[in-house]
Amino acid sequence: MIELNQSRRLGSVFILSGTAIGAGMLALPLVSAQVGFWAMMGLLFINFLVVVLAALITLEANLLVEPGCSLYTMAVRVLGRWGRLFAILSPLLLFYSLMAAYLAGGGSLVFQYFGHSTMASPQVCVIIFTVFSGAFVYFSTRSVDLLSRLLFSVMMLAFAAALITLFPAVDEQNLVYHPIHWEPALVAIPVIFTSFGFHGSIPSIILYLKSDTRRIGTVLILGAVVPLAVYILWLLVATGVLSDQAFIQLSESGESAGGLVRELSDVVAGNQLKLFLHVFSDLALLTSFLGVSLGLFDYLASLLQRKNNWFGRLQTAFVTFIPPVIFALCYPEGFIVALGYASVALAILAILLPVLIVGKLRIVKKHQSENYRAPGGKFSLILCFFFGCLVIFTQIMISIELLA
Ligand SMILES: N[C@@H](Cc1ccccc1)C(=O)O
Repeated sequence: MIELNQSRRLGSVFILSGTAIGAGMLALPLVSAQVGFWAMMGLLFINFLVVVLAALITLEANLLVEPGCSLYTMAVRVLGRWGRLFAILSPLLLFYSLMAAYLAGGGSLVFQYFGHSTMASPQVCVIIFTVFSGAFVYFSTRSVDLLSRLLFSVMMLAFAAALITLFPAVDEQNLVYHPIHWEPALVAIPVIFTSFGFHGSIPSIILYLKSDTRRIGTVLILGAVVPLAVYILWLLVATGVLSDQAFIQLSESGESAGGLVRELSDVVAGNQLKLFLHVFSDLALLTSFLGVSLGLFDYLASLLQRKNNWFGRLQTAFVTFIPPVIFALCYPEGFIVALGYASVALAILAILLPVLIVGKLRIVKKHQSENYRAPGGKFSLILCFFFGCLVIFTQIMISIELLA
């Protein structure tokens, strides 16, 4: 029993950090270049703290309402009609905008590989990426599960190899930067916040570890510590190796993920690094894409009550993939833009709803959890709520072009 629990806990940490480490990570160096390395470290840490607190608050809410129940159930039971509305809309917005980001980023990577030799346009590359990776989702959940375990392990190996190769080329000069401007720092918050996102899977993890409730908190914390460590190392080499000039060119070219990989591989001679970076960044995108499109696929299948036969799955696949493909085709440079929108939905789903649920249960209904109580009392609820509002406010300011 103890061993089974241990293996499940480890597996759960893998699932959470695997979901978190994804496309957002490729966007981090691009925002870090504008904010400066040390300010970025501070922002990473604040985001990490809020993400962990929000996860623990979600845990408290979930255990109070019914262990393992969905966000939808929690919201409907505790918050009523308004809760229902937000619990339906926020996952849809989150999933669609993440998919759009992955397709734009994935298309840009495919373009790097085949664009020049086959003369395929970036648009065609987006479609190639969708058809190949979407096929797994269409076939079965099991195929996605097995494939993502394999891909995540290979990704971590490639990441370690790329780090070791790039480390000697880090120039400290690139890390000591500039006065901190508050505007880019504010703009960076939604992207960093999204890069830590894994909250959709919390109910499934609670269900999986049900016999071991006391340890779920630790698992959630570790699920965020792993991405934090990976992001710090990644930013250290990516911002340390590339000069400001390189980053300026990169943001002007609008190539996002693929461009970053090319610039980094140009710094250190030798094809090995190129290979490691490609494997790593392609897999980061692919693993997140698989996880998120699976989530959206299942969510839409139940929302629209499509059957689980080939025709039903085909219909679900269409509603899953067509809208984000259209976005990615219309805005090939929309990688970071789409991640920003995902942050609004994530702030609602991962912070605001759980905080409101726990707040109502604790204060209004004077409900006491025997099993678990998130740390920090009222203070952590208020801090998280404030941060969630800040993410949404910032994103709205960016959308109406009051912040750039
Ligand atoms: N953290 C993921 C995005 C994500 C957010 C929320 C839930 C699931 C995934 C990424 O960086 O790509």
